[in-house]
Amino acid sequence: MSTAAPYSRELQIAQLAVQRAAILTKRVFHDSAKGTVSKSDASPVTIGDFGAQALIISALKHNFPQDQIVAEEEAAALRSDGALSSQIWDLVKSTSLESSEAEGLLGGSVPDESAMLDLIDLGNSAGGRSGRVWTLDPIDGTKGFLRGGQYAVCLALLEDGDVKVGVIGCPNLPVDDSAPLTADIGSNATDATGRGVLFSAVKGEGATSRPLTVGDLADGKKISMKPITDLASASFCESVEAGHSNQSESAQIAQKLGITNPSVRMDSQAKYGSIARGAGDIYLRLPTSKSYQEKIWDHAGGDLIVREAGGEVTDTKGNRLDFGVGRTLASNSGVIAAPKAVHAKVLDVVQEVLGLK
Ligand SMILES: Nc1ncnc2c1ncn2[C@@H]1O[C@H](COP(=O)(O)O)[C@@H](O)[C@H]1OP(=O)(O)O
Ligand SMILES: [Mg+2]
Ligand SMILES: [Mg+2]
Ligand SMILES: [Mg+2]
Repeated sequence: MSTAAPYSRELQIAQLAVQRAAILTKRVFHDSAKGTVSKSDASPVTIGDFGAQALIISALKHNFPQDQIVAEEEAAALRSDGALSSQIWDLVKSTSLESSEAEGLLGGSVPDESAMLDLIDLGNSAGGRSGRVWTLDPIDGTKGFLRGGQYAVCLALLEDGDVKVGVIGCPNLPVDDSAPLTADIGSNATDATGRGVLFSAVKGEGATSRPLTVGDLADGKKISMKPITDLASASFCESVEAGHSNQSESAQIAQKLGITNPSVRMDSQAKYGSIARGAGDIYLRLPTSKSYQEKIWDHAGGDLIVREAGGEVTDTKGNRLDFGVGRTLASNSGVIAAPKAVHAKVLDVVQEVLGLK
C-alpha cells in the first residue's frame, strides 16, 4: 500500500493559494493605483495586501475549515472606507488561476464583498502552542513591493507550534537558483520574463524551488544551501530598511568573520529563500529596538525552508525561533540563519559584537 507524502494536500493547497495571490499582487503592481494606506505603526498596506489575504484565507477556509489562521492584515480600515473596499473587491472577484481544476481545489471565487471582509478578519487568531495554525503574510516587504524590489507572499502551517509546511512566492526573484544574489535595485527587479520563484518545504521532506507561475507543481527542484568552507568568500543579506535590522552591527560582524563582500540588502523573506538555494550564504537580522517583537508570519516559512535546505536558524541568543507563543516571536530576539557548518561560528561573533557573552 502506498501512502501519500506527509502534508501533501496542505502543500498543494498552499502552493496554489500563493500562486493565485501572486497573480493579484502582480496586477496591482502593474495595473492599478496601489491604494496605499498607512497603518497605526506607520507601515504601509496596499489593496494588494488585503486582496491577497482574502484570496488565500478563502482557499484555507474551503479546505481546512477547522484550522486557525494568524494573518497580518484586518478589515477594520476597509469597513469604514467603502471606496477602498470596493477597489479590493474588484481585484479579488476578477483574479483566478488559469486552470479551472486548480480553482476548484481552492473553492473558486469569493461570493461577495461582505464575505471578502469577513474572510480577511478570519486571520485574527491568537495563535499558540496547540493545534493547527496557518500563518500568512499576504505581502511581506510591502515597501519593497511599492518600490519595485523584492517582496514575498508567505504562508506556513504550524502544528503545536512546530512549522510543518512553508511556502514563499517571490515574484521578483530570478527563477535561476544559481543567479547571484543582487541587492534590491528597484525597477530592475520587477517580474519580467525569467522572474518569479515559489519556494516550498515540508518538515522532513526537504526544500524545493520552481517557477512561480508556469508549469506543474510537481516540477519543484530540491534546493540546498551552498557548502561553505571559507567565510571570506561568503555573502550575507539583510534588510533594506535600517529600522528593521541594525546595519552597523552587521557590518562589524561581517568584518570580524572575514567576509569581504558588502551585504546584499533585500526586502522580505526572499532573503530566506535566497540563502536556502545557495544564492547567498547568511541572513542576519539584528534587533534595532528592545520593544519590537518579530511577527510569526514574517519568519515561519523561511525558517523551515532554510532548515530543510541544510541550514540552522536561531535568534541572537542561539535559541530556535519559537512560533508557539502567539502572534509574535515574543521569546526571541533577532534572526541568524546560516549553513549548519558555520552557524555556531557566526553566532559566536554576533554575540561578541552584541555584547551577549
Ligand atoms: N520595526 C520593525 N522591525 C523589524 N521588522 C519590521 C518592522 N516594521 C515592520 N517590519 C516588518 O519587517 C518585514 C520586512 O522585513 P525586511 O526588513 O526583512 O524586508 C516586514 O514583514 C515588515 O512588515 P510588512 O510585511 O508589512 O512589510
Ligand atoms: Mg505590513
Ligand atoms: Mg512581513
Ligand atoms: Mg505584510
